[in-house]
Amino acid sequence: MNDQSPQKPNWGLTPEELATHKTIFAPDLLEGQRFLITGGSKGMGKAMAFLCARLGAKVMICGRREELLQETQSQAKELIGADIRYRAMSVRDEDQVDALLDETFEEFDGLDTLVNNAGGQYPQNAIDFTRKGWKSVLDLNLNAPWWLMQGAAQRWRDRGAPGHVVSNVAHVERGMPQAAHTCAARAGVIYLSRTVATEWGPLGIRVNCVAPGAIATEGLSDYPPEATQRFNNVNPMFRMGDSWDVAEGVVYLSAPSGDFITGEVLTIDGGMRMWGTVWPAGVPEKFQTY
Ligand SMILES: CCC/C=C/C(=O)SCCNC(=O)CCNC(=O)[C@H](O)C(C)(C)COP(=O)([O-])OP(=O)([O-])OC[C@H]1O[C@@H](n2cnc3c(N)ncnc32)[C@H](O)[C@@H]1OP(=O)([O-])[O-]
Ligand SMILES: NC(=O)C1=CN([C@@H]2O[C@H](COP(=O)(O)OP(=O)(O)OC[C@H]3O[C@@H](n4cnc5c(N)ncnc54)[C@H](OP(=O)(O)O)[C@@H]3O)[C@@H](O)[C@H]2O)C=CC1
Repeated sequence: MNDQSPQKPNWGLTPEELATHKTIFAPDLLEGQRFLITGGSKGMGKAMAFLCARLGAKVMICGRREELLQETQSQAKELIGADIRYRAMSVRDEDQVDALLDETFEEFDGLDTLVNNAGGQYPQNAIDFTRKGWKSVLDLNLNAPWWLMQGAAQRWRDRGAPGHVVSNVAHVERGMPQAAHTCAARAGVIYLSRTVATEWGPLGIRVNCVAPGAIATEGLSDYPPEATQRFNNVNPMFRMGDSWDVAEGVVYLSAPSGDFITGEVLTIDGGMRMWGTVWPAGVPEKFQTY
C-alpha cells in the first residue's frame, strides 16, 4: 500500500514514529488489560495496537493480509518489545469472526476491550451503487462490528467478567456524499451502540464510538489523488489528523478515564462536522463554490 509514486503520497506514521510518539497516558495505564483490535495491521488500528502495547496491554489484531500482520508483529517486537498476537481473517465472514473471538478469549483468558476498527469502502455516487457493492460495504462496516460486539458481549455475560466496546466509525452527522453506503453503515453502528449501551449497562459493559474526520493513513492510498489532495482543506484546522489522534481517543474511552462514559461518540475531526466535506471521489463541478 505504501506506493512511492508522486501521485500517491506515502500516508501515515512510520513504525518508528508509533514506537516513540509522545503520549499523555501513564506508561502502565493498561497493565494487564486485554485488547482485540480489528484491522490492526496498518493505519489507525496499527497505531492503537502500538499505543495499547506501549501502555502494558496484551493485544490481538486481525486483518486479511498475513504479511502485513506479521510485519506489524515483528516491528512491535523489535521497536517496543511487545508480543502482539494476530489472526489472518476477514471480519466479513461470520464463522471467522466467531473463531477470532474464541481464540482471543482463550489466549488471553478473557477480554477487556474490543475495538471495531477494520472497515472501509469505495467512493461512488449512490445512484450508481450495485447491490453487490452495497452489501459488501454494509457487511464490512455494519454486520461485522455487530457480530463482533454481540459475540464479545455474550462471552462477557457468560463469564461474568465484562469488557468494553469502542467502534471506529466516521463523522456522518451531515451525511457523506460519494460514500452513502458507509454513511448508512456507520450511522447503524452509532445507533446500535447507543441502544446496547442501555441494554448492556447492567452487565457492566460500556459501548462507545470514535468518529474520525480526514485522517492521514495508508488507507487513503485507495482514493484518487484528485480527492486526497484536498483532504487538508476539509475542516477549519486546514490539516488532516493522524492515527495517533484517534488511538489516544480509543484509549481514553477504554481506560478508567472512560469509566462513566457509555453510548457516546467521540468526534476527532478537526471541526469537519461543522464545516467541510470530504468528497472522496472528487468535488463535482456544481459544488465547486469555494
Ligand atoms: C470517506 C473518506 C474517508 C475514509 C477513508 C477510509 O475509510 S480509508 C480506508 C480505506 N480502506 C478500505 O476501504 C479497505 C476496505 N475496503 C474494501 O475492502 C472494499 O472497499 C469493499 C468493502 C467494497 C470490499 O471489496 P471486495 O472486492 O473484497 O468485495 P466484493 O468482492 O464483495 O464486492 C466488490 C463489489 O463492490 C463494488 N466495488 C468495489 N470497489 C468498487 C469501486 N472502486 N467502484 C465501484 N464499485 C466497487 C463492486 O460492485 C464489486 O463487485 P464486482 O464488480 O467486483 O463484481
Ligand atoms: N482514514 C480516514 O480518513 C478515515 C477512516 N475511517 C475508518 O476508520 C477505520 C480505519 O481506517 P484506516 O486506518 O484509515 O484504514 P486502513 O485501510 O489504513 O487500515 C484498515 C485496516 O483494516 C483491515 N481490514 C480491511 N478490511 C478487512 C476485513 N474485511 N477483515 C479484516 N480486516 C480488514 C486492513 O488490513 P487488510 O487490508 O490486510 O485486511 C487494515 O489493517 C476504517 O473503518 C475506516 O473506514 C473513518 C473515517 C475517516
